[in-house]
Amino acid sequence: MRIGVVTFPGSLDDGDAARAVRLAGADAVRLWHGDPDLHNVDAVVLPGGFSYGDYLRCGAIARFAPAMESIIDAARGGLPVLGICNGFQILCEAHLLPGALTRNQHLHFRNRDQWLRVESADTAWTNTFQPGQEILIPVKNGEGCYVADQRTLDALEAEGRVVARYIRGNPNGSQRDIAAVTNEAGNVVGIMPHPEHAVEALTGPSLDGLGFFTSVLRALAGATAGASHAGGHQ
Ligand SMILES: NC(=O)CC[C@H](N)C(=O)O
Repeated sequence: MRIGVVTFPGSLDDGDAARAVRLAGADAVRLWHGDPDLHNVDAVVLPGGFSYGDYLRCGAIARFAPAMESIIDAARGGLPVLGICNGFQILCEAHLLPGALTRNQHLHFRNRDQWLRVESADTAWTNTFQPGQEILIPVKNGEGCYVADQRTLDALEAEGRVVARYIRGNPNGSQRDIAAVTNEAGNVVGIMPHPEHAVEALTGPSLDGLGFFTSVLRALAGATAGASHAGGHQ
C-alpha cells in the first residue's frame, strides 16, 4: 500500500509521519504541496507543523495548496485522509471536517503526553482499536481548542463521529473534550495529538500511535478484497 505524506512549507512532522507509515508496513510516498498529482497513493496523511507559517489562521492558506485541491476531491470520493494537528486544522479549513481549531483557552502552547479515550473504532484510521480503549500519545499545539456550534456537536455525538476524547485533563479547552472527529463516511479523520510520535519505544511514551497507521492498511485491504469480490460477480 502507498500512503502519501504531504509536505507544506513549514511542515514539521512529515518525516515522523512517513516513518510511522513505514513502521506500520506501508510505502511512504512524499507529496509536495505545490504538486496536484497524488501519485496513485491509497491514502494521505496531512502532518503537523506550521504550514505557511500559520499566517492568517492555522491551515487557512494550506487549504488552497494545489495538492489539497486534489486531496479534497479524492477525500469526497472516499480516499482515507488523516490530518494530524496542523493537518486537522487544514481539514477543518477545507470543510472536510466540521468545526474549527482555535487558540488554546489558556493561551499557552501545550506540549505533553496526553491520555485519550478512543470513542469510535468505526473509521478508516481507528478500526484496530477497541471503543473505550485508553491510549497515551503526545500533544503539542497552540491552537488546538476544538469548537463548533451546539447543533454540530450534538450531531457529531449522535452520529458517533467523535473519534477520541481527552481524559485525565483537557490540554486546550476543547469543547466536550474532543480530540478527534471524523466525517460522515469515516474516511477522513482529524486528530489534535500526534500518533506518529508514539510508534517506537525509543522515542514515544507508548506504541499506541501505530494503531492509526495499521488501521488504514486494514481498511484498504478490506476495500481491495471487497472490490475484487464485486469484480468476480461481473
Ligand atoms: N504541532 C502542530 O502541528 C502545531 C499546529 C499549529 N501550528 C498550532 O500551533 O496549533
